[in-house]
Amino acid sequence: MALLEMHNLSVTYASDKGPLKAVRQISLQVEKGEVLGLVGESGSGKSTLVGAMLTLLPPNAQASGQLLYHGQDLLALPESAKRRLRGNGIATVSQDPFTALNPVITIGKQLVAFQHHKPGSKADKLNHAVKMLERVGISDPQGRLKQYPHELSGGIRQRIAIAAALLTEPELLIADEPTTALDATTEMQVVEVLKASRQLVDGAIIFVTHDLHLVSALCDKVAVMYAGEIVEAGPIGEIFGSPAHPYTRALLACDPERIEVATRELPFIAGSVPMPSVHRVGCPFQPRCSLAFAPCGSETPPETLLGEKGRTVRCHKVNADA
Ligand SMILES: Nc1ncnc2c1ncn2[C@@H]1O[C@H](COP(=O)(O)OP(=O)(O)OP(=O)(O)O)[C@@H](O)[C@H]1O
Ligand code: NI
Repeated sequence: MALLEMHNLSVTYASDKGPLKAVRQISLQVEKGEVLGLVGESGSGKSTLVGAMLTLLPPNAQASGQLLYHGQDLLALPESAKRRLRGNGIATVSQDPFTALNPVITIGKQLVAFQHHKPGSKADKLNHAVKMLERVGISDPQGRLKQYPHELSGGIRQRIAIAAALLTEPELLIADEPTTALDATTEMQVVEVLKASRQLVDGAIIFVTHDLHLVSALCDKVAVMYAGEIVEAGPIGEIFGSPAHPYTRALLACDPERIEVATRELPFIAGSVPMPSVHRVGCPFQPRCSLAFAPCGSETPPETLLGEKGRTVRCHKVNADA
């Protein structure tokens, strides 16, 4: 059994403009020990998918399908059980560490509180906190314990948020754009911390990012999202080495050096992600795809397996050429 399994997972938001289907029929597995990167342009549904995994979708969202964690369907759990899982099994690092840290409580007290479901005295937990701060590269950890979040720089705050998540000993760590709010130098340091965190998580990690360099530095597997769907997924080497879907190819089309050094952002692709209206015909990428042909505008491409390593792609052109 995989640690996390999604079967036909969809999420629809109620809005003034009618229902918006932000995540569409996603099927994906995350095994223990795996580090998965989730990439895609803004609005492709990454945070919505993560919200479902964290059982933190807003009230106007309705999820359907299956989202199995250790075989248990998170969508069917009562609120009390969902709360128990957050911070005890499933942990998160978000773009803004202020969401994880309470502004009026010292770092030390908070890092103890993050260990509330673990046995041990307060002194033990403070000890663990200090060790974890050291592991995420924070100098003078003892001194930090007495400080408040606003007294710290963005990079230090984010490292503390990572330390806090790791102190819960998660089996599933989900980081949604953990370095987006940081300047380039601080970002590099936090990336190193995230790399090292692999050794500290006895389970799986999911990184959500726009940054392809970050994915290749941190992940074993990648899932490329487009307009609420996973258009291509599989092992990093295969997908970055020989992208099959025209959207993945477009993402990787820039010189990798340029992606790394200059922008570290997704290259520009003409056109925009379609609105996630409920009714959709054909392939969502068809209006922007130079390879589109007859079936692309009228039939949804089926998910096809490529090779033996669980790689999947949704593209009529790939199927036609196979
Ligand atoms: N609470 C909400 N109510 C209604 N629509 C929403 C809500 N949150 C997100 N959406 C819509 O759902 C779609 C997917 O948004 P989501 O934030 O999941 O994308 P994303 O890939 O995380 O984007 P980004 O890279 O900008 O964070 C978008 O069209 C967005 O406008
Ligand atoms: Ni997002």
